[in-house]
Amino acid sequence: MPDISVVEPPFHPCPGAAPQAVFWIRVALDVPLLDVFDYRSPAAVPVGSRVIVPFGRRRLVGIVVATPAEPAIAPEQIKDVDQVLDDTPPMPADWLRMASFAAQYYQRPIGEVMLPALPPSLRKVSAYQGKRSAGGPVKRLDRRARVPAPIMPADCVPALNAEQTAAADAIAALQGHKTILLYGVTGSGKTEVYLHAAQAALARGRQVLFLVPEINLTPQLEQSLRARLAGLAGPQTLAIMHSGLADGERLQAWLSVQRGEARILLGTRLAIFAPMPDLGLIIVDEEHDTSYKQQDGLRYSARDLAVWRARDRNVPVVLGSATPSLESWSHAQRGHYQRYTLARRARDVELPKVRLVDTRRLAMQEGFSPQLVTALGERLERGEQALIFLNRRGYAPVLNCASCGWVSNCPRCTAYTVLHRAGARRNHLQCHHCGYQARVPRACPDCGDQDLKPMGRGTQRVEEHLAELFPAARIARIDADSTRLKGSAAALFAQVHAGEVDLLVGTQMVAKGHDFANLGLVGVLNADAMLFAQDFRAPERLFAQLMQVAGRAGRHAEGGEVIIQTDYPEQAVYQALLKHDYPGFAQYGLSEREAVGLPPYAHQALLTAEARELATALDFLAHARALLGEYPDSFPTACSITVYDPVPLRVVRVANIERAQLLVESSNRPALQAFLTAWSYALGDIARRFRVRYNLEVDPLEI
Ligand SMILES: Nc1ncnc2c1ncn2[C@@H]1O[C@H](COP(=O)(O)OP(=O)(O)OP(=O)(O)O)[C@@H](O)[C@H]1O
Ligand SMILES: [Zn+2]
Repeated sequence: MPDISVVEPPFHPCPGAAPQAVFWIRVALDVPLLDVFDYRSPAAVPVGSRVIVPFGRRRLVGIVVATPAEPAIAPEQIKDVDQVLDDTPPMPADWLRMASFAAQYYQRPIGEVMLPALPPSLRKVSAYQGKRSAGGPVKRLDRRARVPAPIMPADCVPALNAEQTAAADAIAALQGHKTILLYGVTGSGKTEVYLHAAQAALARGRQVLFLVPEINLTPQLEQSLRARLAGLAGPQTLAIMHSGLADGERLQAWLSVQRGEARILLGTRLAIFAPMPDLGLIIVDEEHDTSYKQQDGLRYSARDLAVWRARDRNVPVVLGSATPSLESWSHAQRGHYQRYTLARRARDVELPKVRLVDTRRLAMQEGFSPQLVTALGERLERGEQALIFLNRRGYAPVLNCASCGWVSNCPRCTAYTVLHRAGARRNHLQCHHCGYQARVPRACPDCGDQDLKPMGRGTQRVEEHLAELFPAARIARIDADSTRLKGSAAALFAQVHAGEVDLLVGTQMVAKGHDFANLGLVGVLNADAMLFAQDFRAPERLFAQLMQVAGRAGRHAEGGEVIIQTDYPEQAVYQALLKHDYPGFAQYGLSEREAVGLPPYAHQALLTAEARELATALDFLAHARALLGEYPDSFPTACSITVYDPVPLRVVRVANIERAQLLVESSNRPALQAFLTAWSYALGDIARRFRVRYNLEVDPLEI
């Protein structure tokens, strides 16, 4: 691998250099295989600059990562750089360091880390060359007048309570790096702590990076930030960044942070890659949320990179949650992170009462127990809102023929097609893995029987049943289907907050961070579905999800209640929920993990292979595994590594591609990293031989 030294100072040409002087630049490109390439330039180009270079028959945008004294290949084979893009300053040294860390840590070529991290228009040749480029995207954008966002007046700002003050003051007083774990029960007022810490950083002239799991779900937070912080320094202070933005919007946000105009960046995981010259504080809200992990391409954890970046920049980072990940919790237990606890709700209310309804011997009606129906009726009578939580969208997860047993399978996946009855295409079957859609057959394709029945239930069916039970109630459904259009999630949540909705049905989308004022009751259907999942993180995820959704009840007024319907009330997850006992659950979970050597007591990587035939994928993985024995010298660390047997994925076929995986584990992180680096060099060759696609994921969340 060619040397890429990203900390090298910018190249200074020696004075009086001959006119035909040549400068070598090493450029990272977003291409597979080799990722850095040498080019020739007639003038010095600082490290971090974006350039357009010829590559094969194409032209590509790349980033200069080094200016070597001598090129890595023969000079006569080296092409000239086509254009140096100087409409933005070179990417700063700390950004290059983070990208190169991510490349090493996640085992990806540096070009595949750096280029995708840029806003699309900064990495497209067509944005710069061609008739309509008009000087490039930055100049085009700068010519347009900006519409400043309106500043809303701040609602009344509560005085912090003692717990909040302790946390906020401690964070504000920090000089240098520290990772703070802000553990605060639901409704304990973590947001106020973030706002105070952010205010202090802004007052010191620093920028704040504020990460949230999903931006469309947090219009409330955006509003508070605008009102409270943007109010301090003008409308351009807050920039927003997420994947739903148009290219121009994304570029504008990026530029305003990079130029230091925006002082706060509120964004989803991709915002971790925004250059922030004055970065002084990073906040990661709901740090346990799996949305922080990117699931394709560079499979990074924005939370983990946030901790790395904060350490690298010597600034504090705050990880906040009512249900921290066991990883973060154990860091705090061991004193690596400093923990602050908000043990009580900020408003003068108790945590909601949790009730387990044992459904084993109950006559259920469309999935509802009599207890839940009664409780819903009472809340409605009192003019309160209620929420039904069900983590399954669609009408029913499968269609079934009662006489022959036919079920609706996806022709391309090892999965059922889900019956949908709402939305543009009424009454159709949909595969949630590959997107396949089909009309609902009039009769059973196997036996011709006309009596096809939906089995089980999703949010649409629950919504339908609620409308029958409570015809006068105003019902809203919030799930991935009802919020597909831009702005529709925000609009639906606004209706709920405005009191225009009585009953809310939703998936995990409704569980996150919302501060509902008038919601008295939360009912949970079908929680057991996650109880016996194979993934060792399933109980942790279930507990977090139930704690979060339970935490939506009774936030502003006393008397909140949570009803969980279950066949297994004695399970540890439910018992801990009864007591709102996160620390107890975490301790139990960690001791179990320690006993069997699972994360955070071990570190993992997952090699996934995709091929037309499962046998090919398994064969590739077996060969990848055998490399260790064949070339012991290449893998000096192999003795501390466990490589498991290749196994098919649970949903083995998706879109006609079959998938298998191989788990690698070690209690020694440096040994694992060294092993993965050596291994990933060898994998490319075997993959080509077997014609499989593969992906190596470090710290996988799902196994
Ligand atoms: N010191 C305070 N006094 C009174 N009310 C407060 C105080 N701090 C926060 N609140 C209010 O308490 C409610 C809950 O706060 P917030 O939404 O920040 O909780 P949270 O910790 O983020 O909860 P969750 O984890 O459930 O999202 C909000 O309505 C907020 O305005
Ligand atoms: Zn499918």
